[in-house]
Amino acid sequence: MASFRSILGYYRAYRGIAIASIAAASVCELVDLLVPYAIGQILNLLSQQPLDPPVVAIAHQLQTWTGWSDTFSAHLAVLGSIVFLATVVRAPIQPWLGVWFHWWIALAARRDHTRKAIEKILTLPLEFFEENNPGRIANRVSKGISNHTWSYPEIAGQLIPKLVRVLGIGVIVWWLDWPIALGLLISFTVILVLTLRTLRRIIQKEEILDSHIESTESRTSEIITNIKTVKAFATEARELARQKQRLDREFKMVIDRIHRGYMHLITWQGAVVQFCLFSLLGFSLAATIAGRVSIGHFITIYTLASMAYAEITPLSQVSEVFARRYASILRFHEFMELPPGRDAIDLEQQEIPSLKFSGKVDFHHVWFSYTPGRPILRDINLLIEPCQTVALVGRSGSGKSTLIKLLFRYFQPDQGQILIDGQDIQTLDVRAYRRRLAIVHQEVDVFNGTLWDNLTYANPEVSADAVYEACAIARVDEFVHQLPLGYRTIVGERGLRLSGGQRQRLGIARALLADPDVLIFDEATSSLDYESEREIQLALRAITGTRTMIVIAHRLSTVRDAHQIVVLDQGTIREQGDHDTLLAQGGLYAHLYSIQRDRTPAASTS
Ligand SMILES: Nc1ncnc2c1ncn2[C@@H]1O[C@H](COP(=O)(O)OP(=O)(O)OP(=O)(O)O)[C@@H](O)[C@H]1O
Repeated sequence: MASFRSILGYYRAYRGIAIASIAAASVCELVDLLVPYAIGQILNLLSQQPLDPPVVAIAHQLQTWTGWSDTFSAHLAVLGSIVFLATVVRAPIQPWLGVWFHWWIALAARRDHTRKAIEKILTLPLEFFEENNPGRIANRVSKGISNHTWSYPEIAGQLIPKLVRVLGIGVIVWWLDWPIALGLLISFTVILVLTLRTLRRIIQKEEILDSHIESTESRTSEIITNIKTVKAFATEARELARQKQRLDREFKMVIDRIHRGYMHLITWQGAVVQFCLFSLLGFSLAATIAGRVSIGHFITIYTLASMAYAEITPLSQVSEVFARRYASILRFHEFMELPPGRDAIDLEQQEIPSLKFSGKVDFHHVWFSYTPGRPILRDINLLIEPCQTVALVGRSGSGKSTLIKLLFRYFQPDQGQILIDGQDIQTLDVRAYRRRLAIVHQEVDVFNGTLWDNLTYANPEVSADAVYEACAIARVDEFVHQLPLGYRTIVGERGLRLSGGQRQRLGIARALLADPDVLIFDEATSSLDYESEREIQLALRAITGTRTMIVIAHRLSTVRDAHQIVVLDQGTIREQGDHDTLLAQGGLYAHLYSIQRDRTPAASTS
């Protein structure tokens, strides 16, 4: 469970430097307080009132060292030097002792934790991404890190040093006249607490507003994503009206509850601060007239008190902003504390053992369920001989993709084993093992980059000839000439958008270039037109028998040539054999095949 400790832990690597820089910033704030004190003492000197013993002692020491006989000048020199040091000397040093390190730490921590967040993303189990929207995950990480980055300099450079400054003011005023200091500290604390309580109420309203804004923004992004459907059903006006209603509700809330709340806060806070300052003026004046404090101390007290009250607004603002960011920072830490998937690889591992298989795959009494008690695969026994082509067919939801997920070790069987060349896949180095597999999904992922980069994603070292050969098999070469820069054309998010069929051809070529021992096609040709699909089927015949191939297909006409066709039904293997055997059996396969043959023009003509 993420907590305030997790937030502190974010800066653990920089603990020493953080403590030193916060201490330095606090000392600078205290040094600044010497100015009103020295000015007060100068006033005393000019009005021939007694000076404080420390000032007298330092001036005396100065006179002893220098042999200076003029006491007035010695006192003036000491006080002038204090002012000079506390202003002219401090001003250029302070940013390098404070601001420089505060931002250095914030930015260095951002670099470290962004890397850790990427590590986390790469090691989380696949089901996390199936359950969570990518936009939300990215937003949670980036918002958490940016809020950390902005908050650190504010807390380390403002909140803590300013609190030390106020405490320092309290101590100095206490030394000069404790009853006034007591009044100052009590009034300061009361105003600060009341301000924070008011701010908490406003923040609660802001949180409600944030959730309204989030749903408005999420609807806007849905409109963008589904713009084709919006236009096709001509619902633009309805969408606009709904968004307008939401925006009006947000505006009303901002003005009536939040903005008005801030206005009330500023109003009473200003009035109370000025009243306290005025009362303090009265008390310190009375003490001066009574002879309890000197004129110099009177000036010092009044100036320091004004400085303390002036800190209420920045202190409360920094606290308020941090409180507002707190929830999103905690959400980031909760994300970072998620346990890695069981299949998570060791990202630090440099040496990856090299594996090579003949491609014999054996599912041995495999049981699997996503949720306990609801088995998706039941007692699967399937032996795939090296270089065989096996088709997995069956109704939607029968467990075909799940079987492949288990083969990739994204999940672990509840019971049973999956063996490759007789070795349990769980015992193998996961990265080395996965490198011997390749899959072409129905939806092929395209990274922002050139077509060439995308083709060689799994194997950047591959030779140009191998790329051309794979592209010829997958029919990529047929469309590459139409691209403006051929293989160097930028494709993907910020480049040229490939059609569904082109993406699938790219996916097939990419998988071939990984030179796997087991090649899996998960509905890989479903976006292609019948003619292209047929051509790719023919081209893939060239590699049939060179490696094990597992093909998931709904269009049964595409897997007629497979050595084995495995019919899955509700998580069990219902039938198994080649096309002719299964047709002759007259079971589920024959039933599905006959339905498709009657409905599919290509199949009926083939
Ligand atoms: N991450 C998951 N969590 C829970 N249940 C899941 C998950 N993924 C799949 N399922 C369920 O497991 C069952 C089998 O799904 P699977 O995707 O393996 O079927 P399939 O045969 O590949 O289907 P299709 O042909 O439609 O792709 C389905 O009932 C599905 O709802």
